Amino acid sequence: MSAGQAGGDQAFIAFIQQLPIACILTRLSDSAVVATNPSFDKLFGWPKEMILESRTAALPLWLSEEQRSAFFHDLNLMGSLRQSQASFRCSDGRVLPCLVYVEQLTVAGELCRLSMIHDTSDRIKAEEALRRSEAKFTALFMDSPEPYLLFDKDNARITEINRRFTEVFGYTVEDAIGKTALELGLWRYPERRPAIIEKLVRNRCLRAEPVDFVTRDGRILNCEVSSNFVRVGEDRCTLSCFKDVTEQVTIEGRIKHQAYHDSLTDLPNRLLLQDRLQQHLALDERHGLRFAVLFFDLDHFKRINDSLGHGLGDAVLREASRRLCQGVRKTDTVARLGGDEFVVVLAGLSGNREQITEQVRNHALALLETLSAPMRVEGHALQLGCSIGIALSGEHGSTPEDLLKHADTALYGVKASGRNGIAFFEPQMQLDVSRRLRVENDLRSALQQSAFRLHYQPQIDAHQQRILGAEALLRWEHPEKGLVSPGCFMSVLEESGMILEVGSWVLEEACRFMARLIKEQLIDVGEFSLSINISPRQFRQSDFVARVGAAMAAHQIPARCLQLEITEGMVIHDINDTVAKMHELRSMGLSFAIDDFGTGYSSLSYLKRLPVDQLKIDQSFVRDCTVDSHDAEIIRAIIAMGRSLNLKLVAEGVETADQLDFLRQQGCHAYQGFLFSAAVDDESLSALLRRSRESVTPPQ
Ligand SMILES: Nc1nc2c(ncn2[C@@H]2O[C@H](COP(=O)(O)O[C@H]3[C@@H](O)[C@H](n4cnc5c(=O)[nH]c(N)nc54)O[C@@H]3COP(=O)(O)O)[C@@H](O)[C@H]2O)c(=O)[nH]1
Repeated sequence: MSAGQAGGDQAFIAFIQQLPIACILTRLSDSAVVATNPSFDKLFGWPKEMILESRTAALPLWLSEEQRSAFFHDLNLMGSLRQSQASFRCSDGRVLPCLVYVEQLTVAGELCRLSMIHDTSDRIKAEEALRRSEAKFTALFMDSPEPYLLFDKDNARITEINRRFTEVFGYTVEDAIGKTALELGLWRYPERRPAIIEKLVRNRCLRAEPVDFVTRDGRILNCEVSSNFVRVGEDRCTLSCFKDVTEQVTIEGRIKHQAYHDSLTDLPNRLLLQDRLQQHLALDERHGLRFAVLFFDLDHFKRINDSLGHGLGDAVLREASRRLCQGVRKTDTVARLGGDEFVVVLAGLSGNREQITEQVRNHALALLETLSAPMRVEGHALQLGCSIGIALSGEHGSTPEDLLKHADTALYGVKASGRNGIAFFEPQMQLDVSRRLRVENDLRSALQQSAFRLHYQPQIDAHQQRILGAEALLRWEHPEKGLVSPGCFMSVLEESGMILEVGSWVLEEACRFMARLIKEQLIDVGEFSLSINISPRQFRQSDFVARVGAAMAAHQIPARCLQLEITEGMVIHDINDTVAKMHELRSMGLSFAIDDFGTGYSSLSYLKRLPVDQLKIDQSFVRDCTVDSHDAEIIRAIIAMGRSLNLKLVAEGVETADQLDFLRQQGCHAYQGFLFSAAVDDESLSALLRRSRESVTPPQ
């Protein structure tokens, strides 16, 4: 509607009545209101009679006289108004922000003004809400305790960074705005970017996605990235939060490392080894490759621990681990399973069965040599022996468990055949292990059920025809097999550690029997001694001396009635400790015999260091001494050696009169063997002693 004749007065008034916009018509001549329309009445709520014919200056719409003057000043100046902002009061007191259009026109021949008023309070409210929301977003974004970036959704360029981002990553607004994260050098692994963006687009968000970034000064940050698509004003953006979880990741990494590595050597432990074996099994099948599992056990490592202390033992294990790592390729694995057990996985083997076996054998022998090379640890010169059991993938097992078990079984095979060597798994070995396990279990039951017995083999003085002592020999009273000799189970007792308990029982039982012989006056104290076999492990017990003392005291037997039999091998391994213990026991009154003499390291130089009283000539030389000149020579040499050191001599395993004659001719008059008597139970020995009080005559 423009200024001019509003044709047909009533028609015009009727026309404005229908308009949805609030209208008020005033006469210019006296400023009186001519008409309002329903939209006006509804918007402001004033009664029509208060408005119609009122002067515009008196209308209740105005907020103040100043407002009204300013409004009319503008209107009079311009004659009309377009989108002029003004606020008007409603009948209920509310003040509405409005946009006002004022046109001048002639109605019924009179110059009038038509004011059309548009309530803008909703729009202003919406704008206000938007402003508040933007302010809130800005505050949240800027002041967030986590680093935030805002990217342009279309070109991935950074449009905003928050304060925390600058603090954590070191980049300023000037550095970052307008660049992509890639251009800024944020990505540690830029190759991961396409996959992560693809995930964001696919899921329309990222939730705590682990990504590594690089800060401005080159530090690596482990972050969790969460991203969303957002609208900021008209712009479509990607809002990303980079939560720095480096500390958490470091701690988690440390915990994970500890869970999968051995704390002493930092080598992979059993868990990680199994994982690697599983990976090899899966990958090698695909690539037609094979691998070998080498199970290592350091021979007699326990002796190092027991004699030189655990600190030195640990240092030896670290040195062994270093040598093993040096002897393999990067793709191989060296793991420690605990104690002195290591496993090496030789990976990526190719070729036919023979070639692979040869390759592995050579590598295993090289590692054996490396480990056996002399080492100096904390001032001690040491040399390790080691045994290696080997299992090949595809041939000796198809699971990590089977391969480890079979390599372990092969290791057992090496140990059983004398240690310090290598062996590939063979199915027969499994049977040997099962048999050994059965024996071990049976021995445990025997121990619980007191099924061990002591038998005694007399030792004879052929010169004076009398029993000068006896050797206590262990027997196992088996429920089905009857009396079983120690040759069938001694190694199991020794390796399982049960020998400590059994050895203590032997000591106790021998002392008890000795006390009985003294009480029954079957022997003369000082004329008879009872020999007890002491195993290497038993002798190495730190409280061994005290145990012997306690057993003698408990049965009140004089120490000179007891002789301890030890072997050469036992002495040689830690001669200082052995000699010290022997001196202690000897000072208590006990005597020592070297058992199986001649089968070990027999040398004058080490023999003269030992506080021994007797050498026992091993039965393997006695057996053929009358027919084999070598055995005869060895016996002569042992007797000469014993004489020169002023030691007593006893020959073992004398079965024939010819053997006894030969020994007598060489000057050895003391013997034990089937010629006189096998080992017998306590009652039988008592009977023999009773009879020998008269005379001792070997059967002819
Ligand atoms: N630590 C401990 N070791 C022990 C104990 N008891 C025995 N042993 C050791 O076991 C080995 C085998 O002993 P055993 O089967 O009893 O054999 C002994 C004799 O029975 C046997 N012997 C004796 N005379 C003869 C003979 O004329 N011929 C022949 N073929 N064998 C004979 O010799 C064994 C005695 O040997 P040794 O001990 O070397 O004197 C044995 O090595 C024992 O040491 C124990 O309690 N603890």
